[in-house]
Amino acid sequence: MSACEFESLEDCLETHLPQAELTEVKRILFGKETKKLELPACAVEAASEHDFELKGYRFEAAQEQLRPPRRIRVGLIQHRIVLPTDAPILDQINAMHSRVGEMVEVAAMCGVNIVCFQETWTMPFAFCTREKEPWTQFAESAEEGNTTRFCQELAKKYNMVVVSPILEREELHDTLWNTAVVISNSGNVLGKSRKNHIPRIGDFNEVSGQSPSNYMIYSSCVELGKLLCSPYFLHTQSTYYMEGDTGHTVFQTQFGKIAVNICYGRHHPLNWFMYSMNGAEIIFNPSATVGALSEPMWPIEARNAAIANHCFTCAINRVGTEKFKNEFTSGDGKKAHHDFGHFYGSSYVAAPDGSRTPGLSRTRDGLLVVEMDLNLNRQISDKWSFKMTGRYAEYAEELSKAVKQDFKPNIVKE
Ligand SMILES: NC(=O)NCCC(=O)O
Repeated sequence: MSACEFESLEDCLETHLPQAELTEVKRILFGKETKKLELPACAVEAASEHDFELKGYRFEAAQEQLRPPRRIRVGLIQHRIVLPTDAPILDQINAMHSRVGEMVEVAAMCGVNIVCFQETWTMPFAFCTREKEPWTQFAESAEEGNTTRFCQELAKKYNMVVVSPILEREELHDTLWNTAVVISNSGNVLGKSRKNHIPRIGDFNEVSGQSPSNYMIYSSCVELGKLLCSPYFLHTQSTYYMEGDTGHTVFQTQFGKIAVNICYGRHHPLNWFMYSMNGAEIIFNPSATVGALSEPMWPIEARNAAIANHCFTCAINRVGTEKFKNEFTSGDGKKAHHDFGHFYGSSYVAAPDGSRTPGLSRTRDGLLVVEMDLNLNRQISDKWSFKMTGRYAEYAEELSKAVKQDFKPNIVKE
């Protein structure tokens, strides 16, 4: 069986394990069981009619005496590209709008308050090709672009916060960014969060023109002052889009404080940590990643971030295999190829108590609806106290030394 035919780990366990073992395996693998969420029949019917998977779960928190529950619902949407990668660009974007639009309608039927889409959801993940054309034409203004306008309509219509990760074109300087636009349920653009870690791994070579010493350049740039950190300076380093400059912004929405840690940022524990230090209660991780590269890491990283930071995390990955007309190589001595491999979906939500929902399918479009009581964050923080016991001042002091050129590791030798 090929990787793209394997439906999901959970399905495999359900099919093959006897009930008693299954319960234990699930407890150990997934933590405290997340209860199934009853979803309206009209939503179930619509999902089946539109041929996507619909799953619902809920995380519970203890009833408190002084605070009412803060129950909200998030929706995670994963999907494949709709048209071939060489179809006219506007047709591709419109087809994606219409696909995701029908999925958001079902999310609304399920009472979703905050919906998040996958990384650069309006386009194929074309950065692997290293070609600029026609892919940069998918970039749009975060504030004024058609995709943002489309999401604003959805947000107003369904009273839903929409997190829309796109390829952003900042028109003033024609600078490109990989950006999540956060649209309030009022329909206003609340702000944006730009991808702040950019991969240089295998076909995920999103900075192929960039020198490997970018980190050193960036660090010295910080040392030299903000002037040199302007996009004009860094622009010379980057091929597709710039390393984000929006810091670890948290967005206060009507339904809770949210942050967006885009794809490759999930490998960086300090990245999650900083969003959480700014008060994020839910951190979304819109991603695009393939099986051969990252699948064993996928169930661990966002889940660990939820545990370590006393918050909820939502990991979203696209599905399918995207084929490109021109062959490309990965700079690893292997043959040139037309595709990236299989994007394995498997979107899921993790809670601060270490439990997690089962993932969506590895092969199908899907909507995961998850109800959570945000009171759980503080309850788990009071129990485990990672924030209280962390030695942040000490780490900060040591880290500020460790990033310096003249750093000497603290190693005792005989
Ligand atoms: N989109 C993206 O940053 N992918 C990098 C590969 C990974 O982080 O799994």
